[in-house]
Amino acid sequence: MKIYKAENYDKLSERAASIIGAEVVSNPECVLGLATGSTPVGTYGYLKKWYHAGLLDFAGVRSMNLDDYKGLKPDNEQGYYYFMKQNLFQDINIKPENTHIPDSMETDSEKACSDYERTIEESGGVDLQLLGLGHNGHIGFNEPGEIFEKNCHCVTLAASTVEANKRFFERAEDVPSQAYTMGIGTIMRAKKILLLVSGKDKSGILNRVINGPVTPKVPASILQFHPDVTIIADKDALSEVDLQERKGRTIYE
Ligand SMILES: N[C@@H]1[C@@H](O)[C@H](O)[C@@H](COP(=O)(O)O)O[C@@H]1O
Repeated sequence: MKIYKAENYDKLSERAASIIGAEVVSNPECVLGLATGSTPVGTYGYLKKWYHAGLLDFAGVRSMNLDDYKGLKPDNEQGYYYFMKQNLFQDINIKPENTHIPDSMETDSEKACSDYERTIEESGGVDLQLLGLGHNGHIGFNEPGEIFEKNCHCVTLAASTVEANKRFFERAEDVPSQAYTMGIGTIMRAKKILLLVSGKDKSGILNRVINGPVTPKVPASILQFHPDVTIIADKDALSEVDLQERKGRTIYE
């Protein structure tokens, strides 16, 4: 596990974009696993900037998003396809047919999830998976539970997740209660993983992710077992994290 300490959110974003940019340059047909939420917005800002500066080319890149709400139309402004279009896709030259996200309009959950899992497999698998962290330790929409879900599945969102995400909706009742998400197994099959964490409010949970026991009660703790995981966190997010030397851990200032 590599842990980068970033001075602030902007430095975190720049560092994350440089890792994604390096992937795109070294493998122009790479499969990027992308994430929504507020944390990666700055990273997408740098990718757009470097694309416009002629440093990055996304013509051959394919993308797989982590998750989406069930039942929101693709043009719904709270849907994750809309989010990706607004924050990244419309400003770079990725081909729309190369961008993938679970089918939020598919009412048959099993079909939506098995179709998406197949799409990922047929792409050859995710080369670099970008992740944010939920306050309860969730990644994608894998909420704390009794088991690590292997594949894409339909989840009922935890009350705390609905609460955290209601800021994007007009009314709390508008937050969908269910979502489709890559499973923990789907995420762990990515060749490389990049987890971004910003803000003091995530510090306690980040400490459990990095130092706590690996448990489905803190879904992101499974990342301790991934052979190629990089965490970029700002000073605030690291304020409660024990960063003592450990086997297999490298810390970059
Ligand atoms: N499904 C998304 C996650 O993929 C994201 O990581 C999390 C944290 O979001 P934020 O970065 O806004 O704190 O929120 C949502 O629940």
